[in-house]
Amino acid sequence: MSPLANHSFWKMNGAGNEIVVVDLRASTHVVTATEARAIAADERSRFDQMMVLHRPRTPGTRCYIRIYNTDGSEAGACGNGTRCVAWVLAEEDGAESFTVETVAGLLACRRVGPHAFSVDMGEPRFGWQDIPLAEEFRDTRAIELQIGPIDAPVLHSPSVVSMGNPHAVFWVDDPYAYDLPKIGPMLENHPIFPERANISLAAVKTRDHIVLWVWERGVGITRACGSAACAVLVSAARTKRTGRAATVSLPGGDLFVEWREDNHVIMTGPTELEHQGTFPPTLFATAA
Ligand SMILES: N[C@@H](CCC[C@H](N)C(=O)O)C(=O)O
Repeated sequence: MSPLANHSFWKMNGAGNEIVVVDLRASTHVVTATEARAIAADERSRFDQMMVLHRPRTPGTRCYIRIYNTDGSEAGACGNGTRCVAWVLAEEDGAESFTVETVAGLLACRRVGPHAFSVDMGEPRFGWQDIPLAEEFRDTRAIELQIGPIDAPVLHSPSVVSMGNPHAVFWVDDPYAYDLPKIGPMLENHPIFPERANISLAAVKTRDHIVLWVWERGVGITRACGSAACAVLVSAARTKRTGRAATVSLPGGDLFVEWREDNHVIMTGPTELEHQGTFPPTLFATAA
């Protein structure tokens, strides 16, 4: 029987991004891809990302977090999920600021309201091997990639950046004018992205306001993606489309992102607890 049977979880959302938080700090169990898919398939615990807390690896941090996508793959970053974890930790002992760790590094979290948190998402990386891309591009402000007819591409010239996970940003006038559910999987799995990529369609409305629609790697369309909001702001500022801070509006709500002069990207937004529950043992009858 899986150690997850009858284990408790929090079903939350961060600006509409569906998040499940599971605390395994008292266990050595590492969730398998099969278990993650079984949890995601259940209506009460469905998630875009599941954030699994493990005991800390680095002194001074509250926990080590593994991040799972709906398809059971693991991700290096999840901004909305990290805010949800921050809420759980803050409720635990009333701490207003603390640090957590993911495979991408240490993330400082700070409570800025009863249900709002800021997360230091770290430094963006632009090297083609860091994103990663399959081949060298010297200038990742716009790489050569297009879909559609060669003389009339539907989408072309994305900015690419790693925020601990790979992002491609296509600049458009209206994100919702595109069939992202159809285009997203093609771009996510394009051979230029050896580890696949999160795909953003972004419209710069003013120097401090961006409208964003995201196809997430390993998930599909989501109502918000925090690391994508960071990737888009950094890419917009780098190409002089905006300044270094902006509100990013997604279908599920607004996130505020600032690319500080010390190169760290700070993302601020809401968290919401939907319900708490326990995993029915039947979920794991076939999952190993
Ligand atoms: N929703 C997340 C990003 C989730 C990870 C992504 N699907 C990946 O595989 O990289 C966020 O809020 O950042």
